[in-house]
Amino acid sequence: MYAVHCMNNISTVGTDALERAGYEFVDDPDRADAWLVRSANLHEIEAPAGLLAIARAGAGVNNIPVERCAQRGIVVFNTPGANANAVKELVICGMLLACRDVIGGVEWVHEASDDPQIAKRAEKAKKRFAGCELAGKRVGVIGLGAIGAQVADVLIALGAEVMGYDPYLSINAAWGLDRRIEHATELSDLLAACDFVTLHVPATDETRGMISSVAIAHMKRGAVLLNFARDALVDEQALAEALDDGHLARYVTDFANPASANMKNAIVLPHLGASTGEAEDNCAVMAARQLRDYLENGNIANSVNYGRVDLGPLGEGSRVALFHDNAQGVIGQLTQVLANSGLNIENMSNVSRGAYAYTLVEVSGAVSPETGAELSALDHVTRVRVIAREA
Ligand SMILES: NC(=O)c1ccc[n+]([C@@H]2O[C@H](COP(=O)([O-])OP(=O)(O)OC[C@H]3O[C@@H](n4cnc5c(N)ncnc54)[C@H](O)[C@@H]3O)[C@@H](O)[C@H]2O)c1
Ligand SMILES: O=C(O)CC[C@@H](O)C(=O)O
Repeated sequence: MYAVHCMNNISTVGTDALERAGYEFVDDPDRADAWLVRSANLHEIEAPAGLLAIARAGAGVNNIPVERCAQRGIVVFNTPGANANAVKELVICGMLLACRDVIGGVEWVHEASDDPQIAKRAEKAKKRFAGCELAGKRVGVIGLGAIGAQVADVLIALGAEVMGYDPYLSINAAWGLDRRIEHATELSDLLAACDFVTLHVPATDETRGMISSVAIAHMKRGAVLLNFARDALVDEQALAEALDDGHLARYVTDFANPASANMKNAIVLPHLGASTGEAEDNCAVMAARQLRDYLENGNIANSVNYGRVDLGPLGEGSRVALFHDNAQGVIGQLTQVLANSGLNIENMSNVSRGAYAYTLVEVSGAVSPETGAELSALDHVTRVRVIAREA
């Protein structure tokens, strides 16, 4: 059976499911067939030669060297949408904390707690903490994926006007959006029009620093920026200046770092977006299920470096999983080797993503180590797995 190493604490509903299926949890990452991870930074860690998969119990994969993994035939999974509700609730909480100075008010009460005149004093002090309502405000949602779409729905229910920007939205996702979301085709239009702007995009080469000094200059004076996506999306130096000079009223972020923790008018949380029992369970269960389906059947669902393949559960035969360059002639060579070995192809699926391709073949009989070695030696082939039912 397979060995798994946890790089972070993973909810036991996920790890128990793997244990019940006979998986062994190992302390040594080098002995593992698969890693389960949350936010641990894997960029500086060399994956062992035998590592087959990394499952991220969460959405963002900027802590994982996804491309390097693809070069070695290591499948990287995430769990899309599994923690979206938890993040949505905290984003709305963050917006409400930015509307009135709730935190200042709570601190004031705490400091005055021994004063018998506190009730009278509170009535005088409260004007310092007064603010505005979300209803009637225009809120810009950047990224309308699992989290952004849910945030937009709640904001509409609260009476806000929502403007959305997401040039990469799939047609299916667009069909699911509330028709009342105003469509911004340019980021600068959204920034200029909104009282609140909330970020829900992944940290990629394209999005890093998207809230630059130029972007901030487009924003309304007194606007609020919320960042529950990743700190790398924001030029924090430019943001600190905008908060200092009052161009922006508040920054609410889930990413505590030396810059954000010392910003004036910032509400900074310790990466709590996905920290609910429900979200942790959802992510762990989904990660464990995807890992099992890949390790035991060769199927791939929700990978960020390989396309979707689903041949269903492994039957009586065996499967050959081939990781290869997205190059001409590989499938021809593969079928030739299988035919020469007397193996009949029962089912097959091939999918490519960019430069990388994955082919899963179900064959009638057992695949010998010699056939496996012959496949591994083919041009453009990175990795070969033979999957068979355990005796
Ligand atoms: N604070 C937390 O604990 C927490 C939890 C979950 C996710 N996140 C972060 O939030 C991000 C979004 O999560 P999600 O579950 O909604 O992911 P998702 O993949 O469902 O949605 C991301 C959306 O961003 C869009 N997008 C990509 N590039 C864009 C660009 N340049 N401009 C505008 N839109 C763009 C995509 O088209 C997609 O619709 C994650 O990548 C992660 O970094 C944080
Ligand atoms: O695992 C966590 O606590 C955070 C996860 C979150 O940042 C994500 O991208 O899903």
